[in-house]
Amino acid sequence: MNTAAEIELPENDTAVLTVRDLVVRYDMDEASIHAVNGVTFDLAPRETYAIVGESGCGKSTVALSLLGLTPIVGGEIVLDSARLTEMGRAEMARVRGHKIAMIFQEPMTSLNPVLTVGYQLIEAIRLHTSMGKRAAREHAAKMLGRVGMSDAERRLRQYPHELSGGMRQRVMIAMALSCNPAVLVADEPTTALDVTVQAQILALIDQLREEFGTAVVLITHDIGVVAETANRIAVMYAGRIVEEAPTAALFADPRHPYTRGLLASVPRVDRVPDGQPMPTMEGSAPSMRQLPEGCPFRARCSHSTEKCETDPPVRVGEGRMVRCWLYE
Ligand SMILES: Nc1ncnc2c1ncn2[C@@H]1O[C@H](COP(=O)(O)OP(=O)(O)OP(=O)(O)O)[C@@H](O)[C@H]1O
Repeated sequence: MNTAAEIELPENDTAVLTVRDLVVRYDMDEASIHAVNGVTFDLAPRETYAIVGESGCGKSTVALSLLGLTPIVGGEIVLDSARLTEMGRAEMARVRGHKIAMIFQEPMTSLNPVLTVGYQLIEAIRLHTSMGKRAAREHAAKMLGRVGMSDAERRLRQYPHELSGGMRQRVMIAMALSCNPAVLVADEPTTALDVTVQAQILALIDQLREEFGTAVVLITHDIGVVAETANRIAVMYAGRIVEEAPTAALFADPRHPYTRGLLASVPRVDRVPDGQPMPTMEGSAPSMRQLPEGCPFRARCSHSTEKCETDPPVRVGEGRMVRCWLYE
């Protein structure tokens, strides 16, 4: 298992992926949804960077933006020196699956139920490589072995519904890594799975990250899930990163009031006395259709003052970032 200390925090020129001031809006008939409002981060080679936050804060939109699948209206995404945000559709389609790949929460929605696992895996490999059918089949079987699936030849002939949820997610991971991408984006990869299988899939992603030298962007609503595998954590609220820190530092010394609230609501056997209800955060996130001026967390924040009606300053130092008036 890696720890935050093992990986150097990225300098701009060493980052495998750089995201700067990303802005994404979904224009609906009656309103515009401000899903991502200026997200900036760097991803170091072989790093696991987690993005956490509650439902609707824009995590999946960031993930999909990295694959060129959202209406980006501002900012820049650079992958391995290539400016993704300036690419046309055809060029982006070549990058997707080849240099950057994604796995989703529910593999059944990404796998075609009427095609065998082998057919889908072989097609994905052939789409991005010059391999012939036989070589692609051999590579597919090898990939299934690498994601811990025994009897690969039989697995290739099976249909997705014949596999368990955990096995389907392994197939998706095999497919995502089959072209050895520089970055793997995992959007809630374990949310639909049983707890024991969740741990296995997270361990597998971590092991393959090491073996393949892939950097991982791990999206989750559950900060407890990333405690052991992420090198750094970004906490998102209302379309922005409000705090970013190495994992151990974030857990030991959470600075943004929202991060503190999130951590207080993670179950811990050493903290909650028997019979006491878990602390929960009061209130709910603002509508992404109409974000308030200033800090979007201020209505729920016990530290809020008049200052919070204007945009909070960003404080950077010691390898971490916080966006809050408390650290002016
Ligand atoms: N295709 C879309 N069209 C319109 N609005 C969208 C679309 N996708 C997401 N949204 C809206 O954008 C905002 C951010 O959604 P997003 O799915 O990125 O958040 P999330 O943090 O990943 O939440 P969840 O975990 O529930 O998916 C939400 O208000 C959501 O309703």
